[in-house]
Amino acid sequence: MDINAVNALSYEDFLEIFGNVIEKCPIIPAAIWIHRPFTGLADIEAHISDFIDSLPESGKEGILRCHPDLAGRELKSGALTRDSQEEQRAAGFTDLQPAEVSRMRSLNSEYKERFGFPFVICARLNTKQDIMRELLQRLGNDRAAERARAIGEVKKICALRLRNLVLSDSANKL
Ligand SMILES: NC(=O)N[C@H]1NC(=O)NC1=O
Repeated sequence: MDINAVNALSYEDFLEIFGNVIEKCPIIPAAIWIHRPFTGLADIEAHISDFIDSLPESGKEGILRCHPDLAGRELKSGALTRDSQEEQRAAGFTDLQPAEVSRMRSLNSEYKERFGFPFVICARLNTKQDIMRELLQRLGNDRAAERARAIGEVKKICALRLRNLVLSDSANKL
């Protein structure tokens, strides 16, 4: 899909295609659709990033709370969004040993207890070993620093999802 095709989409079609670039937050692509015509992928990303940055801290935490746990119950029950399922598989979370699942669940619980939102990291850019190490390390952050760090990861996830959607047709790269 090239940028002209993206710009020609009705908001219904835009949302159908881009509705989950921020996990379970279709309000974000719905809000930035008004900024068409986009000049390219980076422009879409910049509008999403600006929108997120304009939210109060409670809104940013709300975005984080829309993310499923890594190696959580939804992965096991098949209840994840397709995007999240593929990302968790890419990081190796579909093949964890039972001891690794218990370790992730206990770290996830500790993290949520401490910060009040789930641990979020761009799974496609990390192995399960990197992720467990990061989780332990980030547990030592203060809440504001950790919220900012997690929102940075949400933006990385978004950038890869956008690329996946728009550049999957390699003959029509933006
Ligand atoms: N909790 C968390 O990081 N979830 C996610 N990360 C990612 O890359 N996809 C997700 O759903």
